[in-house]
Amino acid sequence: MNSSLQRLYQIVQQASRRIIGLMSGTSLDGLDVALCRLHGHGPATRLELEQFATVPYDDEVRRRIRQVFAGGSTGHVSLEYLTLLNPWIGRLHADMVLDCLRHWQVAPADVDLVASHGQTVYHAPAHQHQHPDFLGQNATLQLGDGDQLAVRTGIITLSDFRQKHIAAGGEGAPLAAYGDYLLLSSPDEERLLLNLGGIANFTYLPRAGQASNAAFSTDTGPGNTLLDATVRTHFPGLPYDEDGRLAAAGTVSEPLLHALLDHPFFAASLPKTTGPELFGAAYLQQAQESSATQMLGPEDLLATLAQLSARGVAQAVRQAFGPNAELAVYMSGGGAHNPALRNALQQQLPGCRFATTEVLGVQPDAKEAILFAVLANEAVAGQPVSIGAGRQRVPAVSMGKISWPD
Ligand SMILES: Nc1ncnc2c1ncn2[C@@H]1O[C@H](COP(=O)(O)OP(=O)(O)OP(=O)(O)O)[C@@H](O)[C@H]1O
Ligand SMILES: CC(=O)N[C@H]1[C@@H]2OC[C@@H](O2)[C@@H](O)[C@@H]1O[C@H](C)C(=O)O
Repeated sequence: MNSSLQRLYQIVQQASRRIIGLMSGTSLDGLDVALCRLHGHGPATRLELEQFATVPYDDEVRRRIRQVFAGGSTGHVSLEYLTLLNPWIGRLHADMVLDCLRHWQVAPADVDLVASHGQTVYHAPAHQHQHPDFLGQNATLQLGDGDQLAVRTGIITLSDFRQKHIAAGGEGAPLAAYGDYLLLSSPDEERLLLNLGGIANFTYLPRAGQASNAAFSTDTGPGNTLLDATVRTHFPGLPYDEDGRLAAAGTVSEPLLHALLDHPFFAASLPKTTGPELFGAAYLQQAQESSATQMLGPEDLLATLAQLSARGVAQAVRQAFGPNAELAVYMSGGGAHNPALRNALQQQLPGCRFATTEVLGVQPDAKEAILFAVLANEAVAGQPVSIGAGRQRVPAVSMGKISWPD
């Protein structure tokens, strides 16, 4: 038997597994590295987060990824550049993992698996691309080859999780439903797990044991992506609007907000996914032109964009749960640190109670990286995760491709 396969067979039989979950999202702020100890599998999964770090991307890393990210700033991408980036990101992520392990004084041999999301560079759900050659087909592309991670770290690696979801009828995202369902379902509370990353999304969890086919997750529109881009344009050197201070100094422009919300994405049925391909500079520019708000100051622009992210979430919540939704909302992602966003959300959803996932024992910044560790755990030791027999575009599948170190 292949010795790595033998090692995997042994890992599968352990009562718990030590898995590193990796996520680098649409904000391009860095690589989230979560060293997890996962006991058991399926609904019995228990998580211990042993270590967590966000290894920041420097300007050069961001520059390289932006050459292709969401189609690149010019709309033209070099196929050679894209090809070169794939193994390069894999090596970059491997070196970041090895640095973290050194810092945490954990030997790579003491880690069972790496679960790597990779860097999304393009997300093309059917409703968004409408390319005449591929009508009705969903596609998504994450770079950072898993073989590079496996060979460089010596740890068996699972990667490229989204392709199976698409093969089984999903849009390749959001995958959060699977991890949230396994880790955060409650017997006595209906929950909304709201992630405010570059793109905002939520998972709805009914009370455990009740109508489990009602669980689903959906993107709701921009989270921080337009806010960050606006800060970069108007305040060079600042990565984002820290603690929403700039937005707090501005006033919401109703005409611009109206024009931004006029996009069909917001009225489309749930669940749905999106990305910066849609919610980028062109979308904002068009809305400013149609509402004659090109002269708006940057603070007013930021106040309006924070309101837009909150309205996207609120609209999806109302669409799913009616106008007076009363849910326990647990926030995660970088936007949970932004009071401008949080306040706008509370105003929009007055019936809901807000907290962060911290109170559920899951560090809000680590939640997405943990998700991939949980998915890898299921892929090797569990069953396809079944949430409502595949309804609500949550196919019952296991996800992730396996790379051997040798
Ligand atoms: N203190 C803060 N004040 C305001 N905004 C913040 C703060 N901390 C983080 N953020 C926002 O959070 C962003 C990073 O969020 P996060 O790491 O969740 O995104 P991501 O994982 O890349 O996104 P996605 O979930 O879409 O993949 C930053 O770019 C910034 O906009
Ligand atoms: C294609 C892609 O990378 N999508 C991300 C992105 O970031 C947030 C939102 O858009 C979400 O749909 C997804 O990530 C999380 C981890 C998910 O799949 O649940």
